[in-house]
Amino acid sequence: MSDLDSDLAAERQHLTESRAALKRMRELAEVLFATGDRVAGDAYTAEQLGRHMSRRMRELADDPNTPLFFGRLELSDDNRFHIGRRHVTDAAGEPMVLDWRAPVSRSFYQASARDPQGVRTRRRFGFVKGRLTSFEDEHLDRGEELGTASRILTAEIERPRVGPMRDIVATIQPEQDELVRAELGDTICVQGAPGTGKTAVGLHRAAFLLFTHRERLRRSGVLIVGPNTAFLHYIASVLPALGELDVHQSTVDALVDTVPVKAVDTPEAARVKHDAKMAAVLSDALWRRIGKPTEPLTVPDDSYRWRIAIERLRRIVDDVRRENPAYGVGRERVRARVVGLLQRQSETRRGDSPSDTWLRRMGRSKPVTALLDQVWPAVTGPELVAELLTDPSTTELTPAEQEAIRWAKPPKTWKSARWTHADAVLVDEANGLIERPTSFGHVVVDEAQDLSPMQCRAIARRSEHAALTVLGDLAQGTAPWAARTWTESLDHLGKPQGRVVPLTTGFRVPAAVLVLANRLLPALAVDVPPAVSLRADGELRVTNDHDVPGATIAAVRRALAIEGSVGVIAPDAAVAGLRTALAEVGIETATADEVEAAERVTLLPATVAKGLEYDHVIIVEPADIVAAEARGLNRLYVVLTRAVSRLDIVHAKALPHQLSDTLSG
Ligand SMILES: Nc1ncnc2c1ncn2[C@@H]1O[C@H](COP(=O)(O)OP(=O)(O)OP(=O)(O)O)[C@@H](O)[C@H]1O
Repeated sequence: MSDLDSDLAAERQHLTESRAALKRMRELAEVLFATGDRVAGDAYTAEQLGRHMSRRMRELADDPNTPLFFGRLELSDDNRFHIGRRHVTDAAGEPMVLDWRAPVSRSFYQASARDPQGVRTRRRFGFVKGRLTSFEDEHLDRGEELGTASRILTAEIERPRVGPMRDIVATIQPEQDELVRAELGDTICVQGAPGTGKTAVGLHRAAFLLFTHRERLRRSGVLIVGPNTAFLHYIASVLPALGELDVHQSTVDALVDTVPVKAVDTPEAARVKHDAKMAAVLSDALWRRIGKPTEPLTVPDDSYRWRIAIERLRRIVDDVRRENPAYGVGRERVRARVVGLLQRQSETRRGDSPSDTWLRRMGRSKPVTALLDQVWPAVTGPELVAELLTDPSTTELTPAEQEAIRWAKPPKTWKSARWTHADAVLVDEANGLIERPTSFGHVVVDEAQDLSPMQCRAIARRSEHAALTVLGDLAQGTAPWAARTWTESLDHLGKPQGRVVPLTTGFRVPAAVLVLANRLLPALAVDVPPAVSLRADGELRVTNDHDVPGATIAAVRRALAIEGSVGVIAPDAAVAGLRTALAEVGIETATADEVEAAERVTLLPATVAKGLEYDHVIIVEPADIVAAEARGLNRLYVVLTRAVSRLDIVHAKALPHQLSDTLSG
């Protein structure tokens, strides 16, 4: 047996033993789970314990297709650690596999020949379907380092994609690791060109923070915000695969699900409603409701009549206003202070303290409620926004802006209003002024360049006491309000001090395709560094054919002859027709939402392609994708950068000149 073979055999043995150890850990958890309610003192403790143990068992689940460890650090002859997705310990509690997030594991990602960090040899393992098949050593102490030339990294990057997104723990790169392991209090904004691993970094940072600050984050929660449900489905299994099951994932629309959305705004109305100045408009409309007391308060109470003078009432309202509470809290604070004064009078006259029932009765008494309704009237978010849209006259909006958002036919009550997505954001803002929402412990925001100032504020409200991981690419901004600079977005997100970090090494898109996409950058009017692809492989084919459906079918057939996922990305208006045309020739297609579909071909509209990737992408009629919206060229840039290995462009109309110049050049 050669040294290599015996090394491989020893590593396989360690894998087998580690799997057995994990099984033992799971069995122990099962026993504890089964006995949990017998040992717990009361029902509540039993339930808590039960929940904890069932989570623990899920965390300890072993997926035979996922390697338990992927690397090894050798510090000295008797100091070696295997690095994997979670801690595994033997019966004596000795570590067999260290979690990749443990402090010791850091040097697996960060050590280099120049700065070995005490590491003699770094070993990476190659796996095929969970079976350990190879390894690759870097003798850092001898100045050896593979970096991105690692065969195992290349194989991982070039592997055909199927199904949902996978974790990248085995191959996180040093500049990505810096971001993943940033402190809990650090807000970072990753400006990453397409395929540089922004989404991967954000998800792994969430996993890292959950590991490092388990209790704190479990209480407050971690939120991931993504652009649409197709994207959320695509990323949904990354965190569970890393043992993190308690993360809340949402689109922005779902986050501000305040009123039923039944209508669509005109582009101008949407623009006005998403503008940051709507925050001031709503705040003014709300606080304008505060009135001045106009008469003393008189509260009859059996044979007594309590009285509070106007001046005293005014002072209460002014004091509370100055304290700047949420509006709803303010109303209750005024009530409490008024009742406090009544209580003092009662104590003086009756000589003893009134009961809680008495205090409650005073607080709800007709005169006190009438006073509150006059000086601090109750209102709900939908009511406030409905009033504004019925009569938007305010100096903060131009007459044209007022007209754009004014309801043509005001509804009888806000309940019957035909709300739009932008209205829901306004209602969320109003709700937030009335009652502040609770803050998550950490929030990851993906595709953040597309958030409007008002959407950013909705996220800011939910991360008041947390740091953010903001991920995006200004060049991929397609919303009418998409950010042109990160400074502005970070301001609206409430984190002006956030650090902007660029990522430029492309792990997805082959060089030939990236060079083509980068040709669009100068036309996109944003200042971002272009990506440089790690991938020299890849194919690009352009087909000019007047029969676009026919040429698309031919391209799909060619794509199906090779392994991997196929994504046909078409102008939104062409999707239905193409689906029928493909079905007629026997090619069934999945929608972007169906990440685990049986069909190998996914047909999707250009507007939902953001964040997704397919081995082979077929883009249908780029000219129509560009013409469909104001930022059509940005959309085309997004669409062009979805391909992992091969890109087909099928067109009848002339290609945008930035592309045709390159292709003919
Ligand atoms: N260090 C890495 N090792 C292996 N694969 C990686 C690494 N970093 C990123 N990738 C892979 O590259 C692809 C792109 O990553 P990801 O989707 O996170 O990029 P992105 O910057 O969010 O892209 P986009 O902005 O285009 O949506 C994914 O398949 C991801 O798994």
